[in-house]
Amino acid sequence: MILSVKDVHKSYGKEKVLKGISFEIEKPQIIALVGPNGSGKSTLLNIITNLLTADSGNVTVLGKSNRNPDIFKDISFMQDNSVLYEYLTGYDHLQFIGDVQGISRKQITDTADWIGISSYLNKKVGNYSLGMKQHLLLTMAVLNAPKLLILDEPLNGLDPTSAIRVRELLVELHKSGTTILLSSHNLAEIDRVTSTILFLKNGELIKENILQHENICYELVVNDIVKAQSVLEEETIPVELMGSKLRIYMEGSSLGGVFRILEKHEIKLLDLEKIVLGTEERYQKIFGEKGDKQ
Ligand SMILES: Nc1ncnc2c1ncn2[C@@H]1O[C@H](COP(=O)(O)OP(=O)(O)OP(=O)(O)O)[C@@H](O)[C@H]1O
Repeated sequence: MILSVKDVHKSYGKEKVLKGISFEIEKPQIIALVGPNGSGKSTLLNIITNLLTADSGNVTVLGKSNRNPDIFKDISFMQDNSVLYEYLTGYDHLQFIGDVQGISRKQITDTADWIGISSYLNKKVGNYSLGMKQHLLLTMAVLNAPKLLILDEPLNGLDPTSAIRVRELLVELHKSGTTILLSSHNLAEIDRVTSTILFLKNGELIKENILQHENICYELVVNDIVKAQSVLEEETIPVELMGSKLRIYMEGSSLGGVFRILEKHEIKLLDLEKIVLGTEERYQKIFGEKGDKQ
């Protein structure tokens, strides 16, 4: 087991931010934590990395409690750029981590080369752009070749070129066996990196298996759309009018069952298209158009 989060609760005063969060990561993968502003994503990531204490619940990383300092050999948390010192160079930051964790000079330069920051490594961080800072933070986070890498909004504020590069690096890290847990608002980017998404809503996680069902739907063109909508709804099949098409969310019902209902009511099927919902559409379906805090 790479990560186990069990029944984590956290309140700030009367505000209950996390109401019993549980999930497990069993094998190396990329998992995204998605939710509206203020839904508790940072709170949850800070609790997992023991920067914040939960009111109750348990977190274990590779079988050890997250309170055991030994876990930091195996996990890394990519912090935001407030942890950087403007008057130090990128190399100074990496060397500091190298000294603390016993990482060789060669490993530092190899990692910097791989991330692509070598050309500005000896410049002071005060002269870095936001994208350069994000790349340095990522290099700092992967220096110890972590088994679990946690990132809070790693694509935040990046221009498209930098965002693409960071995304590619995450995919490469995953291919080399690193498990990645990241939070993000950039849903289009998330879609390109992973389809495993934990949606945080009202302090609770929307379970993945429900989402996987909702991920696929069908759009039908029929000769009598009003009648088709009404007969399918009578059979409690979730449908939605999409212009001249009828969208059917499968949620446990089979396509064969839908065809039989239409046939029974003498409704002709003229066209059928399978739709895989992107993260953005799934997000809107769960949180509503605005995705405001609920
Ligand atoms: N130290 C704190 N004291 C009081 N309330 C806090 C504190 N930190 C967070 N909160 C509140 O907890 C809620 C969750 O905040 P959190 O930063 O975890 O959400 P988030 O999903 O990461 O938001 P965003 O996407 O905007 O970064 C918010 O309502 C926030 O105001």
